[in-house]
Amino acid sequence: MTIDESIHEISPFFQVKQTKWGGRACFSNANIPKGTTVLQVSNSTGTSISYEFRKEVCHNCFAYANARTMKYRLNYESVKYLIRDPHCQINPKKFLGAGLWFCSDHCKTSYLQIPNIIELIECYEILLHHFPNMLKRYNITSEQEKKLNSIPISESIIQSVWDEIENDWIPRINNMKTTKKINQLPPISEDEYSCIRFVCESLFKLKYMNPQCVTYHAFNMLQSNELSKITRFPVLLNFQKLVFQTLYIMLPSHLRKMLSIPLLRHILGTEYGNAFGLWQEGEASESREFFGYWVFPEASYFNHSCNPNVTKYRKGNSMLFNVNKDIKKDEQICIDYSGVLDLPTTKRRKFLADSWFFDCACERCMSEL
Ligand SMILES: C[S@@+](CC[C@H](N)C(=O)[O-])C[C@H]1O[C@@H](n2cnc3c(N)ncnc32)[C@H](O)[C@@H]1O
Repeated sequence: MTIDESIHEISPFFQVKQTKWGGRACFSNANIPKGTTVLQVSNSTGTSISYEFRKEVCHNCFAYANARTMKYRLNYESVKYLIRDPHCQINPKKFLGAGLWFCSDHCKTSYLQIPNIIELIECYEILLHHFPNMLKRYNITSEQEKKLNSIPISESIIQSVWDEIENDWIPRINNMKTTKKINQLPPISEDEYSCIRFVCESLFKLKYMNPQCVTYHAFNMLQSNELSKITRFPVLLNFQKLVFQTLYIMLPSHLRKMLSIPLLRHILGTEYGNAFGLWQEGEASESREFFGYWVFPEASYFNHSCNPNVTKYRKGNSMLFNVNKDIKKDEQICIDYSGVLDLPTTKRRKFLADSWFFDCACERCMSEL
């Protein structure tokens, strides 16, 4: 794994260096006292709120009001002044609100102030228009899913699926008229719907991100877990194909230009090993709701430890990383990925291997083993 100079600028408190046992990791630049925030990030490259929470979570600050639908929804009046492109596919008479809900007028206004946000709203809106029809046609039986999940996976199988899309499917679609293309939108479920929104947001954020900035470099260098994840859940290969096909057909040209197979594979492959859970704030970990996930590239170079020296938590749309015991210079800075630190060694390690695809080599595991 490479380490680019630019990712040294992630935090003044640590540097990213190569380890012998766990790829790259963060090492302290000096002694750091307990209580220090070594990193605070709020520029996620993509957020996915699961379908069941789509109306119950604020899309700006991620507040949640005990399953009540958020009060503020986008209406055409609030977005029309942002529309400058004459080809914009937002229909004033049929505007559905782009699936965006907010806890307050303030959050709605802040969201609309994101530069060029209308481009993302347009994508969400197009998807929302087509989704009911795509969902209606989605009828994968558990038998079919079992079959998809039993395909033996290797790198060359994954590659052959994408080669077929590139060499066969894309040229076929490119030759079709728009109306015929729309008929090729595949059947999808709520899970693909949320993932498509996640990819739209990632493409949008990357489009307007300065290629010299730390987030951009950190994103490009993220470790992909595509092979391990698809090997464990082969059905994901078909899932990714549906996500790509939907995006390729429905994206307006300004974001379609960004979409490529390698970029989609990087966005999804890196999400599998680097995304943070998006949890309800202010509740004990046993009772809080899990809304979805989000990716913060700068915060993705912390390795896991079963005795972590940094605690992560969410504050609105930020993630904070706070030192929970004094750290010495050159010590590795680690967080807990698992939430199962109380489990006995073998069970804890099995959980990490099954859900995060690595054999934990942290100090605690090594000494307990
Ligand atoms: C979020 S990334 C952390 C940064 C990563 N080491 C890198 O080089 O990009 C998670 C990956 O780091 C590695 N990793 C993290 N903690 C580990 C640990 N305790 N033992 C072994 N590998 C670990 C695994 O490959 C895991 O999939």
